[in-house]
Amino acid sequence: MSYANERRIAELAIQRACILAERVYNSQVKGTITKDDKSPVTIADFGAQALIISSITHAFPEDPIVGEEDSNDLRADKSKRDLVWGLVKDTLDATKDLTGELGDIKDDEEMLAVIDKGTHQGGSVGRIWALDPIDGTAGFLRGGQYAVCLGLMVDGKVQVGALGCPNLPVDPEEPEGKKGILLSAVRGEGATMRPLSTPSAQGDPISMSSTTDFSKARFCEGVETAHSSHREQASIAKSLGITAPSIRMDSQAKYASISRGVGEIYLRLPVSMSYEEKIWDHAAGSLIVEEAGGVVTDIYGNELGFGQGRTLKTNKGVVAALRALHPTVLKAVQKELKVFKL
Ligand SMILES: Nc1ncnc2c1ncn2[C@@H]1O[C@H](COP(=O)(O)O)[C@@H](O)[C@H]1OP(=O)(O)O
Ligand SMILES: [Mg+2]
Ligand SMILES: [Mg+2]
Ligand SMILES: [Mg+2]
Repeated sequence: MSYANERRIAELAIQRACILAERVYNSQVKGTITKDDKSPVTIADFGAQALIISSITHAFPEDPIVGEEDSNDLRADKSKRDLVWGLVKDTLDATKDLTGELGDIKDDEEMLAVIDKGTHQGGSVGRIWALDPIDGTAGFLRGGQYAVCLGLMVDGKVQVGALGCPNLPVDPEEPEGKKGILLSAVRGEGATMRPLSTPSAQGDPISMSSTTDFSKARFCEGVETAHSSHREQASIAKSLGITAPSIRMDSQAKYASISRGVGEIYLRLPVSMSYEEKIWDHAAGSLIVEEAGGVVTDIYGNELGFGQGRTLKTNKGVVAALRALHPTVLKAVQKELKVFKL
């Protein structure tokens, strides 16, 4: 089965959404709302979800979508809705060359309906897209890393993934140089990367760093201490003999980083055993890491189960590493957390 068309549409949809996200990132007006779970959502999250769902629906009308956001807050606040619609409309106008392949949204009512097409409950049967329109909203707000993330699952397994990372440098050797990369992967076909600014270019193959010496290895972790346990991650790094300081960044930019050799390990150790990771926070990034030569499991060593609904119900935490390092890293994680495979 070829997924060339799905990969292309996913890349272009992310490209268009990143243009919207960057407009908001560079503007004073973020329109931030605090959701019921206390996490922030901005006009960029709503706008990007509208643009990406509309793109998928245009290209693959039958496919269901599990998206992070819904339109309730916008329906309750006309000024916020107008702000998001203005943003979506401006982005559509500025990217007319993509309308043929990605379609259009005619008015604000249609935009709200499109956002709500992301309410699918997920599952293990057939094709289902998983969308995080802005991952790392906290990073987005503080001027750090964020990612626009889209994955296609087929019968509960991720087959296509694409990540837009507008704030990662194109050349990791030049951290202050040109920014914005787009990574994608199809299962069995490898992972590629290209600058976000070159829509029609073919991506270059990427692979993880081949460093197997822990004294030279680097590990990535999130910025938010409420999302993963820095203390335990530091203790594991020490037990492995890692001496370099952790590379901290928000969002699936961590998966993107290790996929292209910036860091060898990504640890996301649970802070609370009741939190269920969301499928949209891992679908694209985990496939890209696997296709770049890595292994991604939870702290039990189980593969991430994407076919069980909107969350990774049976998993806890994430351990991602170069294939050759993963067994040793997992052993260190399990020793630190005193967990045994269930
Ligand atoms: N308690 C938690 N544990 C792990 N991840 C969380 C927790 N609460 C929120 N998140 C998710 O972490 C992601 C950001 O990860 P990172 O810290 O690596 O940048 C967000 O998508 C956020 O989801 P959400 O925005 O749906 O609340
Ligand atoms: Mg997220
Ligand atoms: Mg999000
Ligand atoms: Mg969120």
